[in-house]
Amino acid sequence: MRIAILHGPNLNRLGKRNPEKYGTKSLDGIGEDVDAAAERLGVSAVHFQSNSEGALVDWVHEHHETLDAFVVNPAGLTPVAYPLLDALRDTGRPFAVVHISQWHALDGRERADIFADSAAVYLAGAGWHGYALALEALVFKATRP
Ligand SMILES: O=C1C[C@@](O)(C(=O)O)C[C@@H](O)[C@@H]1O
Repeated sequence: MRIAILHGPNLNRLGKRNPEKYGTKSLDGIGEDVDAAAERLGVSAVHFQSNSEGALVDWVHEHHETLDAFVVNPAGLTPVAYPLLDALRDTGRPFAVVHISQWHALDGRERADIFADSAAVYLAGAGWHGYALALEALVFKATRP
């Protein structure tokens, strides 16, 4: 299996940005954690981050045929990114949503997540290791139905 790990806006600043909430690991460090999990599971991971929704959509269009599943943290785009949601749905591949922090503990409108209904896996509040956990859950669901 080949799985994409997609990160939305501001996640390039992980490690420096609000470390009490998001941890001290950089995006590259998280990528290493995910790659180690992928190797252990016998799959491969490819990584992409952008601060622009259009770039994320373009990336999905360009790469989806070579991929089996997605792990996505839409970050601040979570309540509004219908084009990205459409692009992911159009691939016909399962996707996992990850939020590093406790998204589910946010209040009302702030918590709105348009990706939740379509997500095969939903993981919030596990910290940066949530990406590796989500990847493992996707592999588990694909290989042990
Ligand atoms: O950028 C982010 C990161 C986040 O998606 C998370 O991973 O916990 C939570 C969002 O509220 C925030 O806008």
